[in-house]
Amino acid sequence: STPHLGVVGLGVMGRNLALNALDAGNDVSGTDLGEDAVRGFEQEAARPVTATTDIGAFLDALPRPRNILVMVPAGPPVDAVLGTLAPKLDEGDLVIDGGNSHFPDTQRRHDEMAQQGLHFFGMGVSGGEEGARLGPSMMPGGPKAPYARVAPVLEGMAAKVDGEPCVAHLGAGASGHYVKMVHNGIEYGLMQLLAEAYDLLKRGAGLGNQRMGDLFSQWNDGELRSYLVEITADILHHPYTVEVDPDEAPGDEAPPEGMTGRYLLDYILDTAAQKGTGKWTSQDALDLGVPTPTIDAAVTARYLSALKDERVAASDLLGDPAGRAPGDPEDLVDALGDALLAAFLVTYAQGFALLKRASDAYEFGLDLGTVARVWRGGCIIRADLLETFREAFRADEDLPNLLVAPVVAEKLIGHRGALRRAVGLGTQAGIPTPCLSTALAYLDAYRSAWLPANLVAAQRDYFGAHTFQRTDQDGTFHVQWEPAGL
Ligand SMILES: O=C(O)[C@H](O)[C@@H](O)[C@H](O)[C@H](O)COP(=O)(O)O
Repeated sequence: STPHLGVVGLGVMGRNLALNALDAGNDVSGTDLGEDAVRGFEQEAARPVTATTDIGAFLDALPRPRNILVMVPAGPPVDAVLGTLAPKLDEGDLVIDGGNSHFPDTQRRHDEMAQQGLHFFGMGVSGGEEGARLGPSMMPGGPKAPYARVAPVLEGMAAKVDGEPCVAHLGAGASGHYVKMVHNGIEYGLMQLLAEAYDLLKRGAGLGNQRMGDLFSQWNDGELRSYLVEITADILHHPYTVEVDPDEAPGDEAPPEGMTGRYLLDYILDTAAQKGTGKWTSQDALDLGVPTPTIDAAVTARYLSALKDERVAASDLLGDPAGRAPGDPEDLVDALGDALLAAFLVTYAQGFALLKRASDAYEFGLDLGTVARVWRGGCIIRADLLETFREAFRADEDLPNLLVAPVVAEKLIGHRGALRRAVGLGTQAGIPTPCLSTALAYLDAYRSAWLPANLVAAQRDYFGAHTFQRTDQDGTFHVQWEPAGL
């Protein structure tokens, strides 16, 4: 019989995934509290579907055992839906939460549903509304047995790279949402790196939007080929429009008098919001003791951007630091493409290092090569580099860090000089580059056989008798530090 998927929550993502599943040849039923959402789905469906606000009718329409995808905002709405659904479900039914849920919640729900004999997955879905409609990247985690049941449905819906679907059962428990969380942490890092490159080109080298957009599309033809570099080029080239009407094709509307040659980006307020996944990534990295400084800096950069009024006031008092980079602006332009590649490599490496540690700590049983495969298409951080990472993990699944994979190390050695130049020129120009700088510092620290932590160890022992280890004797030591008699 034709696989049948039930979708709860027919907002943009839920509706698009339901239509995608329908296009992929599955039978689909949908339910939502909102009549409009239900009607909208029904009208857009290419084939007859069960679409109802009546949860009972929805459940009756699904063959047993049921496969149900829940697409509602993360947090209390998910618990509300599960609270309504669970008592009405039968042993062996499967519920998949496809929202951006926080992994501890997913673990709790997984355990609660298991007690009721119900299967539960947390599944990361990436690619935005267009990805959901045409082919997202999906990151399911949870009990393996019921996955086989929905695998054909998800594989039919997923983005394809070289004919391979960008979905796979990633691991146990809340592994799916954990992998999606880290995906978003990396997403934050890459977006901030692109923003810093834009700032260096704009204020550091004095380039205009057209030229900057051309540069990003040029980089997108090379090793940096990726969704975020591609959309950054589009955004820089987007002409000024009074209102962004989603139904109108970009650039349809002639710019008003005197605005010809202007760009929308220059009229967007410089504050970036966030819904939490990046912050969660940094929080758990700190808890697990995994350094992810570039991801952390990206989260912080959004908080700093939100302090718009304070920044304006501080700029009046302290003076705005940014100016032209010293020397020929083309030197900065030439360095930036390579600098971005090095910083991208370092940011992905931090994310994968966190996944490695979390997989051990939470017994997810992740295969990082499979994660790289699933991120090759459909998702926001999709890039040609993911194929390189997949090969790296295939060559050595116990790789401690992507930075030391021969195929990655070779690229880093070839591009790190440009990163150092870009950071140096940015610093001299007074342009803040928190992510480019932390990427460079992380790379330098990670490949430093010696670091000045011996002094930190001594300071801790000096004021707190916290002991230290020695290089010339085994054991831990504490000494009575004498004041230097100042
Ligand atoms: O992979 C994706 O499709 C996106 O990451 C998606 O999940 C969403 O756009 C983020 O939640 C944005 O996160 P912020 O609002 O925190 O930037």
